[in-house]
Amino acid sequence: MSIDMQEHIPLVMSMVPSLLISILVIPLLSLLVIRWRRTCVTAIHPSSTTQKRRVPPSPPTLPVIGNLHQLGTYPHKTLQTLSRRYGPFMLLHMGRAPALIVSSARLAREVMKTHDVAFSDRALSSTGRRLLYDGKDVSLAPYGEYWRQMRSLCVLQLLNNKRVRSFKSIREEELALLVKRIEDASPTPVDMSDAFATLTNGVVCRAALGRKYGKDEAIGRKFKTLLAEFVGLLGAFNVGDYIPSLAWINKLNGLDKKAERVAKELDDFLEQVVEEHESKLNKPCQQEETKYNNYDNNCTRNNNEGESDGDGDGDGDGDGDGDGDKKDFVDVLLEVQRDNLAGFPLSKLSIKAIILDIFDGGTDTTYVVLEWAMTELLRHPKVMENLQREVREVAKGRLNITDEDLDRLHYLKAVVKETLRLHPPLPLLVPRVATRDVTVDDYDVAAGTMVIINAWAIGRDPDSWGPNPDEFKPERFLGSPVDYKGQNFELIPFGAGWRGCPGIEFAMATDNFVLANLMLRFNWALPSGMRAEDLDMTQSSGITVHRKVSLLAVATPHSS
Ligand code: HEM
Repeated sequence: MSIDMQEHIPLVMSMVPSLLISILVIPLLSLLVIRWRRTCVTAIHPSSTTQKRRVPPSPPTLPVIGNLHQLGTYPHKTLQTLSRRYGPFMLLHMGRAPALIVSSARLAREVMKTHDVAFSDRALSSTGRRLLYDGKDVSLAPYGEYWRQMRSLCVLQLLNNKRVRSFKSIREEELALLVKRIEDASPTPVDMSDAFATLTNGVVCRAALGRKYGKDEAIGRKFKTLLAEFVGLLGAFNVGDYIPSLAWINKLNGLDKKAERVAKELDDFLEQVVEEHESKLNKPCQQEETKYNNYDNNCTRNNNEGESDGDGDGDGDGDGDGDGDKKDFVDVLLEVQRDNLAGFPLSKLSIKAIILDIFDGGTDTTYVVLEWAMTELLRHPKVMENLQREVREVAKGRLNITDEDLDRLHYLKAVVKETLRLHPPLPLLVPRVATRDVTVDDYDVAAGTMVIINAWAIGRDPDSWGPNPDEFKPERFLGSPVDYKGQNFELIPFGAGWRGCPGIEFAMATDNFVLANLMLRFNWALPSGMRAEDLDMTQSSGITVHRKVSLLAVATPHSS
């Protein structure tokens, strides 16, 4: 498929508002004669129309819109249903764009391991292009040298284990705020969805920018709103990406204009952040007067030189590994730029794009794991009891679980894996695009085809998980080598291969730590009168699937 076809493939197709689809489909249906496509014999590559190729099975399509009308509010669920009929390797048409839907662990392995390089491109929507500096970030950068350089920068400099450990004191401080909020509310119910979102935003903001922005400062409120708009826009259905002749609708419905405004305002904000970090880097002794005080006086600083860091090693860094490295991501990136450590010239634009990736990739996804884990624990009191027993045994009367304790919490790890299996935060991962023609399992896949891996369906496939795949049962992971790091294709919430998520350690360091400590400190129940079976499990629609209704829970402090 040609490059310009790729331009018309959106970032994700998981956000197709059913209303918009209905509006499109009804007039189209009345105007156009339904044309059924024959499956298995149609050429999908524009350059090979004369040649019959073996293409994966497809449901019938409608003219112009292809299969778009079939996606519904929860595409991961409708695609699962369709794949039961058409198989785990199924070709759909999103308007003009062919999209391969993969719904089994075996075929996910074929795509993400056997043919990893051939499926390493991304689908960059026109909105994503506008918001992420024309794909100059990591997650949407086209496969090639630039992406390789940016990804290794991200992996080696920002998201390595040592750097993740260096944010230990941030995690501890944000947890302390969460615990206080829960204690203050007790015994009235706490909105745990909001509490988890606040915590993960705080951790990411401080790790990336060196501070967080309070509710009472205008710039903080604006940044929060902009981020929400940014994430919403990345997942928004952009009709022009699928049906180029209808691209004018994006002007009419204001999508283009909104993307333009959000991109500009986010850029202004990041420009200011980078400038302030630059002045700190250039004039270290004046940092107090420059970086933080410009914004406000209540900012939470990562650096706490001169104060006890509480980790007992006396180095003032609070990270427990004694290296004194308290740099945030912007600091690190500016140093890499100044000292030319990346091996390629790192532009300011690339720095801003990486920072946006960290927010986009690292906030909603991380909080969603906590939200669904807590939901499942409240629905399964026996599992919660087992987890509390394990955590309290390891704590041996202490009031906190430390990072070092986490290695011994096997049941906790099983609970988190089971949560990721049933509730992968990105059920359809981040779509890939075939870089060249490739044959998979005897089917021909044309270059430019979008590839969507249904991690949600794979996590519930009885062929991998036995007769009751929908049951929340962490015990299935005890003594099992199956992990989520991209080697076991039945469990791929973080994807796998070259484009697999580089933020696993960062995310899991927060999720495991917070969940363990909440289980240690409190006993939990649903608000009075609510039974486990009454808990609303409706999912939100969107790229990242969280609860539609906030999770309310009642906490009682546990006395050890
Ligand atoms: C529970 C939390 C998270 C989940 C479930 C998650 C999931 C994913 C998935 C499914 C992908 C696409 C993988 C593929 O194509 O094979 C991805 C890519 C990515 N994630 Fe995450 N992620 C999480 C946390 C994070 C965090 C904390 C960060 C950064 C701080 C991050 C940064 C990225 C980046 C930069 C990419 C793009 C990689 C590339 O295209 O080369 N993620 N993530």
